[in-house]
Amino acid sequence: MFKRIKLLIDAESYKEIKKASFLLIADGIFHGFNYGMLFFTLLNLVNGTLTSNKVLKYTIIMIAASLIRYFLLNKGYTKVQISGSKAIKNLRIRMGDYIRDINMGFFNKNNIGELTNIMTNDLRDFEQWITHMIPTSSKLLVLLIYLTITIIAIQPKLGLIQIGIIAVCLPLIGFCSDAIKKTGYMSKKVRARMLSRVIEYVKGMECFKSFNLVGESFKNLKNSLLDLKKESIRLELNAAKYVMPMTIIINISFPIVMAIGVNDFIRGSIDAENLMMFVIMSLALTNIMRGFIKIYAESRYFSLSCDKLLSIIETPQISHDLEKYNFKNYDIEFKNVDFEYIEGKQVLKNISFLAKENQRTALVGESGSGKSTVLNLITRFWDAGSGEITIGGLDVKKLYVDELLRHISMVFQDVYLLQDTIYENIRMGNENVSKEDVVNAAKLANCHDFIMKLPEGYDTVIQEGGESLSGGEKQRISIARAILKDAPIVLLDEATASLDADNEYEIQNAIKKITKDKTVLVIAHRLNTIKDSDQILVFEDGNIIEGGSHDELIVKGGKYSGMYKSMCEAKEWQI
Ligand SMILES: Nc1ncnc2c1ncn2[C@@H]1O[C@H](COP(=O)(O)OP(=O)(O)OP(=O)(O)O)[C@@H](O)[C@H]1O
Repeated sequence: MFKRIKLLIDAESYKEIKKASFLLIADGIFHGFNYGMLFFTLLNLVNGTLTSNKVLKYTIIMIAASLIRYFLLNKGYTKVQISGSKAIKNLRIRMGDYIRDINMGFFNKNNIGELTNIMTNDLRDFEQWITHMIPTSSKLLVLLIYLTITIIAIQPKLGLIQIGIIAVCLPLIGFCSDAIKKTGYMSKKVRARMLSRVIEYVKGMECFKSFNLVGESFKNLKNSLLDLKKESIRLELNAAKYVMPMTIIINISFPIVMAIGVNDFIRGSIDAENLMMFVIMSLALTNIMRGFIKIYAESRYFSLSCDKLLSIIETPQISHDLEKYNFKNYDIEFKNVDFEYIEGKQVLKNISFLAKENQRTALVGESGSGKSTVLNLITRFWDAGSGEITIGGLDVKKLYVDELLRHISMVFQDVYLLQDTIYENIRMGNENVSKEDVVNAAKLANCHDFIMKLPEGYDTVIQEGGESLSGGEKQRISIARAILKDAPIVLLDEATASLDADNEYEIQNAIKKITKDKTVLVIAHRLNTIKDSDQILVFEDGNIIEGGSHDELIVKGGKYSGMYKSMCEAKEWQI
């Protein structure tokens, strides 16, 4: 158990939690003093040797134990809460960092609901586990050991009989643990599915409304809520199925040993003092045992979160050899690259090409032919299966992803904007730029005018995901980001897809400025925007079937030439 916790929390917090647990265990030991003093008081009472001095002595010991307990509990509890919260804060940051460095394939396999569940509910349950369950169960365990030893020491025969009866619970504890694990995992799965449905319901509301599917979608959400209710009840009932008989066994252990003890007393094999002392300790053991079983069952459920969190931490991260690298140049080369997102479904097939520094390489081809995948591999959002992708001669797989991305500006189809001001969205954490730089970038990207029309200009807060802006506005902001970043490699995917004709002209001019003297890879369906590219690569079903300049490809009379002719004809037809 501690090994698993150690993997998740930082060394300092782990040490602090361990220290706090020892303090709480010590609290458990001092708690036992009360039973001890009660034991001696009754012993003396039965023997007729109880004096006021003795009562005073026992009282002082109990008050002292209570004061020590107050100190231990206060210190231990505060420590465990503070270090637990600190550990969880650090774990949250670590998980965030960790996820950033996981291959995108991970997000394909784990849906958003599952991830949200792990990052919220499982982290909270894990916190609960380390700050409440572990200290409480450790303390109860100490009391259990203490009382077990005491009852055996007072009356070995009766003590062993009671322990023997309680031991019947041992296999049930194992079954209970397995049942909670099984139903607990199921309930977590259903909860993740429900979260996915909620996200889908909220995010897809516009689409559902336009297709009159709100009721249908709500039905799915409602069903997943009902499933969750069913699973939660199943979890409770499954745990109760084992906890209840264990509680009954523990409860009946007391009257059984009591009956045997009274019988022994009648037969004269045990005296009144011993019987009374045993009865008190045995009753205390019964109470503590019941509490322990309940806490144990709960902690088994909470411990599942530990496994969920470990499943993320144990996902292999994107490997790298070099933290930093000075590129000799920014030529990008693909050498016999194969790639598949899903096993057995090859998306890129033995691709080779060279995109030279200071040149613009355009990728064209039908939808699904693999153009965006090429950009995904350059940025290491995914890693190529076989073959090699180099920048300035260095295999991208050798370089730390953050360092690699420092050299790349991207304007992709899906622009995600943070819930922050327009200014921060353009600046994107770039500390070295002034407000003037941000405004200049916005002017170049043709978004200054619309920003100034917003109620608070650059200080206007955008809604999460940029929902409050149009597609074209979002795209222009992402172009401003790229202008500001001024990286030597520029990747453009459908950069002008959401713009009207006037805007597109302006943006194309801005893009020309930012892509000057850079290695540029551009995907555009409108061939007129990439006509003057140094190289055009034509993709078909994961292969590059043609490559060359616009003029060369037109002369060749192949696929590109056909696509270009169709585009011109469509234009004439429009006119
Ligand atoms: N994350 C993913 N998981 C699984 N398959 C994917 C994923 N992304 C893309 N694909 C598949 O890979 C193939 C190539 O996709 P890609 O996005 O590279 O094509 P594209 O040429 O850029 O298309 P478009 O012009 O429509 O953007 C498609 O069959 C697509 O369905």
